[in-house]
Amino acid sequence: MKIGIVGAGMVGSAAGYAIALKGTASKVVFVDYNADLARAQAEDIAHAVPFASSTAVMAGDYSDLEGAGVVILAAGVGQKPGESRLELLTRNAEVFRQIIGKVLDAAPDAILLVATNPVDIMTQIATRLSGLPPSRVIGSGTILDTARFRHLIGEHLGVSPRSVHAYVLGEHGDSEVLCWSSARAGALSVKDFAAQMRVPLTEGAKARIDDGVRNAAYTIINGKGATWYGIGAGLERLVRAIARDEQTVLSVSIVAPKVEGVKDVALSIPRIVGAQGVVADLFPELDDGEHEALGASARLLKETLDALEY
Ligand SMILES: NC(=O)C1=CN([C@@H]2O[C@H](COP(=O)(O)OP(=O)(O)OC[C@H]3O[C@@H](n4cnc5c(N)ncnc54)[C@H](O)[C@@H]3O)[C@@H](O)[C@H]2O)C=CC1
Ligand SMILES: CC(=O)C(=O)O
Repeated sequence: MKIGIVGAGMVGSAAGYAIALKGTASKVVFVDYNADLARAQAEDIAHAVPFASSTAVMAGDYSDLEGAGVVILAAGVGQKPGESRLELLTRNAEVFRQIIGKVLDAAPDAILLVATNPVDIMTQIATRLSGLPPSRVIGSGTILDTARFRHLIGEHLGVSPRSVHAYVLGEHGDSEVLCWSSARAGALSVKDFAAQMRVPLTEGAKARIDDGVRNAAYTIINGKGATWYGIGAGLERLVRAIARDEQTVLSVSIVAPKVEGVKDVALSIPRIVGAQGVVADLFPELDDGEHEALGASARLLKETLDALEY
């Protein structure tokens, strides 16, 4: 499958690098209004390919996206230290107004994968601007927050994060909801697993993990200016689920008809992803506090979108 990546900065290039190393796609095409940057990223990544796969990596114009099965949208500005994702909205909505039409002119059958922040609202904007069905406009949503949650639970329990099944729901942002009530390690609840491993999951431990997940981006941005490896791997995982028609459960963001009473809102819940995009939504069992927090997250996203004139 040919993959387009619009936005050849840190996130776009990390996604392209992960795709090329894993050989997930036959071809990757970078497009950026900084054409020199797109060319440089493509050339640098192409030099990694002989060690790993046979993915062809190039830079081009929008017309070179023709035939792409997936186009990743990673163009736009990122957060400065202390800035929230929602503060990027006006600037990045303008970027999407400039690029979505050009992407669809070249690749009308592509599934759009949105990474640009604030990713849930940008997914909703991309859905409106493209006129595509919501199942084909997928925001990376909380795929990264879920990875951070699994990493920190795994670290606490002394078990591989691949054996941790736990999800972050709602906004990819400050109002996200860590779903503790259904979190499992192997076949056990994380609470029972922790007790058997003699590493009790106290309220203090849970608060530390919550803080580590919710504030990861702020901490990393303070240290190195941006985040890219985690989301790059997450985008590769999504491309793989689509390219191989995996029917894999991933926490991603699409416009849903109703979540916790809020109509037409894009946020993350676990969803099945395959060649057609999102094929099913899976609403996990939540406790009262999680229901309330997911409703608050949905309302915040909807109100923020409604306040934007576009
Ligand atoms: N969804 C997620 O989990 C994550 C999302 N992000 C978001 O991804 C976005 C990109 O972040 P970075 O790659 O770090 O930024 P970056 O500044 O390194 O790259 C952005 C690229 O977009 C290009 N661009 C801007 N406007 C354009 C236009 N109109 N047409 C074509 N290209 C255009 C720029 O030339 C630049 O190369 C940000 O919004 C950031 O917040 C970042 C990390 C995680
Ligand atoms: C920047 C961002 O959205 C993240 O690393 O979560």
